[in-house]
Amino acid sequence: MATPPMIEAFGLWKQFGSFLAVRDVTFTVPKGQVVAFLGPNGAGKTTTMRLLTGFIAPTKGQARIAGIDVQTNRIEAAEHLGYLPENGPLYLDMTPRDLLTFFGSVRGMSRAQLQDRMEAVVTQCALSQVADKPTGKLSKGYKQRVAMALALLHDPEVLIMDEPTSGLDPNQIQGVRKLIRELGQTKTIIVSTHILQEVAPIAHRVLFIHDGKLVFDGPPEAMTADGLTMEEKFHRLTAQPV
Ligand SMILES: Nc1ncnc2c1ncn2[C@@H]1O[C@H](COP(=O)(O)OP(=O)(O)OP(=O)(O)O)[C@@H](O)[C@H]1O
Repeated sequence: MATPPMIEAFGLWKQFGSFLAVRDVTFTVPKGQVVAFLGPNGAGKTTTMRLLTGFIAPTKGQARIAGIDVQTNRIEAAEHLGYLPENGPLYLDMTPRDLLTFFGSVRGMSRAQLQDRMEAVVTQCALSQVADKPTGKLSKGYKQRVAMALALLHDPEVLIMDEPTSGLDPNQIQGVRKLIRELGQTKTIIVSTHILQEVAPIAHRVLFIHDGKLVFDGPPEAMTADGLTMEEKFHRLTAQPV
């Protein structure tokens, strides 16, 4: 039997006033694939991700996570989904452990379940040394790991991560990349990034968005297949308005 797609976008459009931020975006991601979302600033990556999570409604089109419509059945779809927003909101006075407890209770997890998952994500995201410190006192890299732990708490099969390495130093970037690679062994992932060098080591596939449209869909190697560097291909894909 064919692997069912875990993420599906069908003819997604999003208009803000008279501005079209996402234009007819269609793709599916099979189980276990790690996809990098590339594109210049303002291309529509975040908007597309927010449409996929059900946080905003499309002007037209449909998105599904694990086969579930994110608009008509948002809560059920959210059970399969972990979302890491860019600069995700964190309650900075709370410790990572408090935050995980709070989010776990909001999700209706039992004490035993929560304890179990708490230990798992604290280990997975290498938070044990800081789990009882106020989140506001942590470095940006650790804050990002806390946000990641929150997204992973309910052990979702699908992860959508918006620029998880932005603003981190090279060591922190390496740590987050390693974590994404590990997660990619068991989960279906979309991760947006501006860092071209990070695409090949983490992703099986690139979806490139420009002016709200999908302008490239293929493996990272195909970005450089015509003898261009990643940077040259990026430039070429964005040289013309769509
Ligand atoms: N709520 C909104 N109201 C009006 N315009 C918006 C809104 N959200 C996004 N936009 C616009 O839609 C376009 C796409 O934005 P989006 O954040 O999706 O791009 P992006 O590819 O994620 O960019 P970046 O890489 O800078 O994060 C931008 O021009 C942005 O200003």
